[in-house]
Amino acid sequence: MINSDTIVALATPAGGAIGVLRLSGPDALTVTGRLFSPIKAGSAGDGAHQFVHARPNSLHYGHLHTLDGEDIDDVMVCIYRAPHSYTGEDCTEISCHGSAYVLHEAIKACIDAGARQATPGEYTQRAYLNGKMDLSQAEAVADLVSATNRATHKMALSQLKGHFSSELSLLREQLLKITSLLELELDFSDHEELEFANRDELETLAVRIDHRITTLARSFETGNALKQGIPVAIVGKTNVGKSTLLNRLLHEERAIVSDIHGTTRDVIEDSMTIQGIPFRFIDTAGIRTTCDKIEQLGIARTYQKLDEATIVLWLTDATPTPEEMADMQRRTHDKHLIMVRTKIDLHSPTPETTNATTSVHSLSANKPGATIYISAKLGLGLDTLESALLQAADIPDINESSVIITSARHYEALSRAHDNLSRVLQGMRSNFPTDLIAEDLRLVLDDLADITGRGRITPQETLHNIFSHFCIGK
Ligand SMILES: Nc1nc2c(c(=O)[nH]1)N(C=O)[C@@H](CNc1ccc(C(=O)N[C@@H](CCC(=O)O)C(=O)O)cc1)CN2
Ligand SMILES: Nc1nc2c(ncn2[C@@H]2O[C@H](COP(=O)(O)OP(=O)(O)OP(=O)(O)O)[C@@H](O)[C@H]2O)c(=O)[nH]1
Ligand SMILES: [K+]
Ligand SMILES: [Mg+2]
Repeated sequence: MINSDTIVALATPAGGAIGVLRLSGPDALTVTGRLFSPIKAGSAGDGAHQFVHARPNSLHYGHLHTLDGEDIDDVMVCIYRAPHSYTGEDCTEISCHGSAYVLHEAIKACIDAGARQATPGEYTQRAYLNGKMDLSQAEAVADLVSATNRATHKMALSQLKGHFSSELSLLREQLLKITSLLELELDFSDHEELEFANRDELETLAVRIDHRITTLARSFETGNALKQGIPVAIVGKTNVGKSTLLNRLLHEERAIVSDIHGTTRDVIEDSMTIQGIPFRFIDTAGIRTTCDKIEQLGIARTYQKLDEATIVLWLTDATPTPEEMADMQRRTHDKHLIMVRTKIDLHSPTPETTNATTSVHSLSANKPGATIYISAKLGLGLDTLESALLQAADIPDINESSVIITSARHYEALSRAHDNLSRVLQGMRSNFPTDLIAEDLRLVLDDLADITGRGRITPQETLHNIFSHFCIGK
């Protein structure tokens, strides 16, 4: 038994109609038994041992009381028996009425009866330690709990289901095959005439593995962007309508709008999803020459945010000069620049501005890099703008079986695996001694094992880093 403690924590957020406490550990059934009396007397024996022979996954209605017999609440108790539970241990769940006071009393009673308060992530850590899931799946649990949109939800669910884990175990199998063939060669190295492993074949296999590892590592760019929200900077001269557009995109009056030049002086950021894809919109101070010290600082931040963004919305209310155009193209050469002409309601209609009103259909007519015409005030052209944002984000279709990595820890491990595998390939091509190649192959296996936490001992510090970011009760 890895854990001798029995832990308790609230599993639901405070303030709901029902609040659920979860206990896990060797004494979960007896601790719960000490505090519970069934409504139907005789259906189960009262007292500490009443659940010891309860059917797995059975549900029991009754009174929850303190050790002294003082009533706390009417509750439902659910019994899970090791190893058939989330943690793999004996578990109970006590569903109380959602009062913060009741729940607090219930936790106190559980502690008095022999449990201790769980630390953050301790249930999931136990699930990992008891072999219910690997580390990458445990990390997916945290991602799933904090998912706020379709993209992050699908990525977390895919990882929780083990799609990433099975990719890794496939790669591991193939690497082990190479290793064993090489080691076979080693064992018989006295027999110079024997060549067991076809080096060309091994090299082809190693190249294929490396390709897959690199692809996985690259998916971090997408995964990370989706997790953080794709950064979109809204820039342009003062009064072109940046804050008005921000408010439109967020569907709320987030930023102050006025006809005074230099209204926005500091960066305003907020997120919104478009068709399930999270974007982080960044409204900035309008660019102009100014003597105002604070406004100057704000404009410096505008350029900083522009540098950090993936997509730049450049708002203008008149045709930019060739110099302005060249300057903006220089600043955004490594980004998606979307040119947006604002306040079209103030001008008499032209063929372009008329397009904005039939916006949904007009994007295909828009050449890439074409200007998008909007009136943030009237809400014209926003569909076209949103389509352009989705197109610029260029997110592949994500479903529950997509493998897209979202964790810097996984990215680093894959990068190390790629580096070590490059050395393996170099060794194969330069006919290095077999034992040196086999050693580098071992390192690749270790790098992949770091991700799942299986097949190699995971440092306590890594586990702490992962689980301390969970909430208590997960
Ligand atoms: N009430 C409740 N709801 C919950 C959880 C929970 O722990 N309790 N979960 C917690 O995060 C999630 C569901 N995850 C779970 C994962 C495994 C098992 C479990 O009992 N597994 C056993 C039995 C499997 C079976 O019956 O086939 C096992 O793995 O052996 C339960 C919940 C979300 N909803
Ligand atoms: N007619 C019209 N007026 C607009 C439109 N968008 C914004 N405005 C007006 O233009 C003025 C400036 O708008 P803001 O959104 O504050 O402009 P800004 O670019 O954020 O300005 P700074 O923060 O000062 O750089 C306000 O009076 C808005 O009501 C539009 O589409 N049509
Ligand atoms: K303004
Ligand atoms: Mg503004």
